[in-house]
Amino acid sequence: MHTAYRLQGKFYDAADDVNLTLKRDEILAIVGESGCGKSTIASSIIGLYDHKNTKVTGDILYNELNLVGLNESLFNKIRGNKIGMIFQDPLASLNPLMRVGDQVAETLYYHTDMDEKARRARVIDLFTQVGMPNPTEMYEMYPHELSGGLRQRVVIAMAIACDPEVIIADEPTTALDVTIQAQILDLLEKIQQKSHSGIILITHDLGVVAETADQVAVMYAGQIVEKSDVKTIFEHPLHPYTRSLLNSMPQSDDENEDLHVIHGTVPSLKNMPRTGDRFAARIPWIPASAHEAEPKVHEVEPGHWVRCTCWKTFHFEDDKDVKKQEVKAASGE
Ligand SMILES: Nc1ncnc2c1ncn2[C@@H]1O[C@H](COP(=O)(O)OP(=O)(O)OP(=O)(O)O)[C@@H](O)[C@H]1O
Repeated sequence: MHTAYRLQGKFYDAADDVNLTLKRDEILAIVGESGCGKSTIASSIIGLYDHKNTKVTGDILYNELNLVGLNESLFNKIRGNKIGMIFQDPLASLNPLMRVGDQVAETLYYHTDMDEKARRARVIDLFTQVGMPNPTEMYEMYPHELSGGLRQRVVIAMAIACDPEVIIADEPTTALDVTIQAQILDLLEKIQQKSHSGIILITHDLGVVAETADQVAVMYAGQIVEKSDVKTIFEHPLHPYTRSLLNSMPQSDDENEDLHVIHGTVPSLKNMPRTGDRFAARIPWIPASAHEAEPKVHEVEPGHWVRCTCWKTFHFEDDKDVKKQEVKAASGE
């Protein structure tokens, strides 16, 4: 899949050659810094983008059905029904003027033939499932009367109302405080186990990935640079970007712990390099010869994919052992 946005009359790929598979009973995390293209993947799958200024090409297969170019009336049958979506900001997903119970019931109205009484009972059942206290009372509330965590539970209830096969959760806990974050992630896992759906979890937080994911795709500057099962990503990361992200993660509660800082920032869409290894500029101590001119995705062991072969010689700038070896090699010792 490729997704390009139009900027001043020209299209630029924000998701470039993305190839992912989501299976039933699986949580696939897409992780990367802000601006890497994670939300672009979500909006492309769900078909929610400005069609005039966004071009999605390639294939997005939901079972056998290609969602790319699918007509809107067919898409409306799938969106919210077979594919549920949870966004970062629950307030933006909810209508401030409508009772939250009615908003969830509306999804059922569009996608099922339940009558009003059955819809109401189903909403109360959903509110119970997502852990809302006093679900009958909650039905009557307006979004502003609920806490951020409760609003996100309403959004989750809406996303799972029709028992979707796929749930896309884009930074579902970023707007919430830490204790509520853990509860919401726990809830997502429970839902996945109960419904056997597949979940795409978009996050910039490796802690969230470690807690919840089965499979992980690491995204940098519009491309997937590494993908594997979660254990392999944490125990045997290969791509320099994955290793840098992991190294910048606190390992302990020690406030004095030295954290690795990744040089530079994710390039803007217009300034994104379109050839070579896109991460090369942020690891300038690695010689250009380590990078492929046109980085390909390589399967280094079954199920473990890495873009570019630069991982073979990658080391951190302050890796003293490697530095010593380089000095020795240069002096001919
Ligand atoms: N509608 C748009 N038009 C033009 N450029 C866009 C549009 N949406 C996103 N972009 C650009 O595409 C790139 C990828 O953005 P995207 O939001 O997908 O990244 P992200 O990894 O999800 O980041 P974040 O976590 O900040 O949302 C960024 O450079 C962003 O500025």
